[in-house]
Amino acid sequence: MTDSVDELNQVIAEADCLVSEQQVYQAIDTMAEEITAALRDSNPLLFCVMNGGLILTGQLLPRLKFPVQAEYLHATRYRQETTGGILEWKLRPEADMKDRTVLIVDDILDEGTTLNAIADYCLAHGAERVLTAVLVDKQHDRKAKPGLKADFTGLEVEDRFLFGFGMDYKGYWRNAPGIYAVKGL
Ligand SMILES: O=P(O)(O)OC[C@H]1O[C@H](OP(=O)(O)OP(=O)(O)O)[C@H](O)[C@@H]1O
Ligand SMILES: Nc1nc2[nH]cnc2c(=O)[nH]1
Repeated sequence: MTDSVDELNQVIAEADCLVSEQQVYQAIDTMAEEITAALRDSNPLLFCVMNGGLILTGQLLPRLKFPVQAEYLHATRYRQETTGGILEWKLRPEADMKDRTVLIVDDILDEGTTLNAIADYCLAHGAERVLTAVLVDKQHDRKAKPGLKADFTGLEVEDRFLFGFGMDYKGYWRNAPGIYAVKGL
């Protein structure tokens, strides 16, 4: 059943704000500088991973100081849940990625299953190299491969269920202005 607006307002009122809006923007500024330094001469093809990657992509793109071809794909494995399942492709990338440098942008690397599967797909479809950028890397030892990291990471955040800046709570609060942890999760 859909939570009521009152319940959703209670979720943010009771949540812990782990990273403020200002700290998130500082992290995105730094990520943009790092990505610009690394990729400005690579003519990269950027894929926003919908839905969670939407806000980071929208904030990053105007900060990248080189021409970027921006596209999107849609893969999901959490749906409305707080634990992940099988990755479901809702929209596979359509752009030709043969011999291209691909940059995948998402909100969070949790276990890393999502980014691994997308990177494998891009390499299997001819990408020359695949780099990944995430706003948040959740700190725990359940990564799909030990030590798995994105190439560009904004923030390292503790092992709680997070929402805000693209990350949802039951489909809501992707718009929360900061990174929050749900009470009790
Ligand atoms: O590292 P993992 O454990 O694979 O989890 C990370 C993925 O989980 C979230 O997506 P979700 O499946 O919730 O879909 P959404 O983007 O529509 O929220 C998030 O946006 C990442 O894509
Ligand atoms: N919203 C949200 N999505 C996730 N996907 C993987 N981990 C998380 C998380 O902590 N919050």
